[in-house]
Amino acid sequence: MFDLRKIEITDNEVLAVEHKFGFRFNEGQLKLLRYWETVDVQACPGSGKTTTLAAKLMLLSQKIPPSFSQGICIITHTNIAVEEIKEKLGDAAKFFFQYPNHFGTIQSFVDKYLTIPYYKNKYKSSPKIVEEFAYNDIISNLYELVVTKTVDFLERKNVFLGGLVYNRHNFNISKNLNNTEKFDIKGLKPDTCERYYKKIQSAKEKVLSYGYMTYDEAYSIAFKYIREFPHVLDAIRQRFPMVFVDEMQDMEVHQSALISTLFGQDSIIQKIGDINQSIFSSRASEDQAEWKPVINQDIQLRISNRLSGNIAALVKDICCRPQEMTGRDHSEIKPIIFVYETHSILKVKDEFAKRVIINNLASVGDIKIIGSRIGKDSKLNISSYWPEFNRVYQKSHYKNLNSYLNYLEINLPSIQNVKQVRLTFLNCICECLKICGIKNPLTNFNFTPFSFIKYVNDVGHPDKIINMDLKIADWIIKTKNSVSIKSDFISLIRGILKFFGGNSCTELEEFLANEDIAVDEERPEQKIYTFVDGENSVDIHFDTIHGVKGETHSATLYLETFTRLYDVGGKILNFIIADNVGKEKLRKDKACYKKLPHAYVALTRPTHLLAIAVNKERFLQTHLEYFGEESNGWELVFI
Ligand SMILES: Nc1ncnc2c1ncn2[C@@H]1O[C@H](COP(=O)(O)OP(=O)(O)OP(=O)(O)O)[C@@H](O)[C@H]1O
Repeated sequence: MFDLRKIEITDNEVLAVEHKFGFRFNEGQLKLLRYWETVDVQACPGSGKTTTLAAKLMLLSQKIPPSFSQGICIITHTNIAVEEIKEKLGDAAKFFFQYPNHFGTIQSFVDKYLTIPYYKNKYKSSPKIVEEFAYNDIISNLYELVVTKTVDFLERKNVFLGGLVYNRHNFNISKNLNNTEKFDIKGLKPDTCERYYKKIQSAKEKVLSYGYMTYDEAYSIAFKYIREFPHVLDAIRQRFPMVFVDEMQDMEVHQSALISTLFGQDSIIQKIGDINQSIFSSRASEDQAEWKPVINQDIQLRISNRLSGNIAALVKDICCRPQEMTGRDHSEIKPIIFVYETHSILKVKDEFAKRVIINNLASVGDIKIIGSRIGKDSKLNISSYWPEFNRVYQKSHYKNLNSYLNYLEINLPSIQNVKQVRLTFLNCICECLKICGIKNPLTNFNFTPFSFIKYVNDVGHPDKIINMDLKIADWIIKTKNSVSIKSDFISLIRGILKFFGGNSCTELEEFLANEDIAVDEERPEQKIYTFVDGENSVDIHFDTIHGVKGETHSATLYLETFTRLYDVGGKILNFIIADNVGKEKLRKDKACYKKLPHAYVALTRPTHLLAIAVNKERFLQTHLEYFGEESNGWELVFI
């Protein structure tokens, strides 16, 4: 019988794969390619995690005989990772997308093998797994709930209905998926609390019976399935004797817990990741599982095929858990610290571009300028360095109420979807709030249609949304019949301003009264800055740090931005100049600890040139002394 653990890979087979990839595998990679037992692989940046996994799968697909009836399971955290591996696999990818194999995200695995089958069996229909905002809209608009006044009461007690989830442990309703306790309301007697719990339970049950659940709740259902029918585990383990998990560091608590529950002692499970590059979670940090790999010293990837030796040496400790990392050959180019003054910020990209040209790097690989914060606000963000940066395509923008209404009047006959009309009205409302300087009090950001609905549901009352939806329905009919809705809309705006305790302003009055039809041009995506210097030119991509995770560049400039604090000047430079004891202390500083993974991902992208930009106001004497000292390995450039 074919035994996965006994697969042998010959030198010639390795050679053939090396030929496809165009390079020789290093010792660590070769060991991993030939290892078929359960293992956690902690791998440093650029060590070839994705590449080695793809190579291993390629070899595996050639070894598995047609008679083998079991499947190989490959789980990633994101679809981007699926695509990346698929691309590297080339023709061999087909094999893993075919029955009985599974190749996809953890969410797709859970939905396909647990949540959907359980739901279909119980409710005899297919579920609709939706994101939190959509779920909140659905449950908040349930008419039955509104009349019970429960929502109203809960909101006064700061309990957000859309945030209450079936927990994964016992399917009680909790404030967090990972809790075991039922949610409670501070200051209420247990009996009264139980009464409200029952009402919410019946509402959530109804919503579930209509088919709706959040992505997180799909996991709670999966766990419920396993509790009620433990033999499902046998079936899954039997089907998938070998499992590969990529991006293990990004798995959240419930995802890691499910992976551990699903695959048992007899499964071969190889988890690959880098604990220091865990930047994915957009939620509170406690939801992020800290993957604690069980280190097998023999099977680790410690050589970066990306970073030059001097970059690797300088950045290897700028992380939460220092690890061994050896770079490729030594490069002559020292990493640079660009210290700019507020008035010279726009020159930063050009000075970086000049270095790219001097070092002939444009033809070597991508050139990127990256930072943590995007946005058009006054806080330091990527656009502060290049105002034309526009990460996403921006639709046309109507200059006043009349232009919005005119758009609707002209287009209404051809608009099929009421949602689109609602969105236009919501955009107009958000625009009015922005003009009056009214921001979301919870985040201090301008409202978007989504955050507006969520806030009004959360802090206000769902009745308000229902009333607004009724008005919108009425306006659609009126607009179709050429009856003006302008005054109705203006009174709605005044009501909303009152709700937020805000006042109108001259600019808003002009926006509401102006009769001209005027539309700002749509703004296409603008992510590439072209620097031209005489006969030389270089294209530089601007992006977020999230956006370049997993990428390799020939030159990377990491920009200082502001999110709660200045990342580079506020924390990272202090961390770089600290000795080992100082670094350990700084790792205990929560704010610093949180900034480290972003910095680490940013600093470990380039093969040749690494640069950091910081404002002179935050470049302290201690920084000057450290980075000015040649033997510390950096070049200091004032702009
Ligand atoms: N043995 C090798 N020799 C030369 N180049 C290699 C080797 N292994 C991988 N590479 C190259 O190194 C680069 C980084 O590889 P890969 O993207 O697989 O690393 P990674 O560990 O997934 O990166 P990250 O940590 O950023 O996610 C790629 O350009 C890849 O082609």
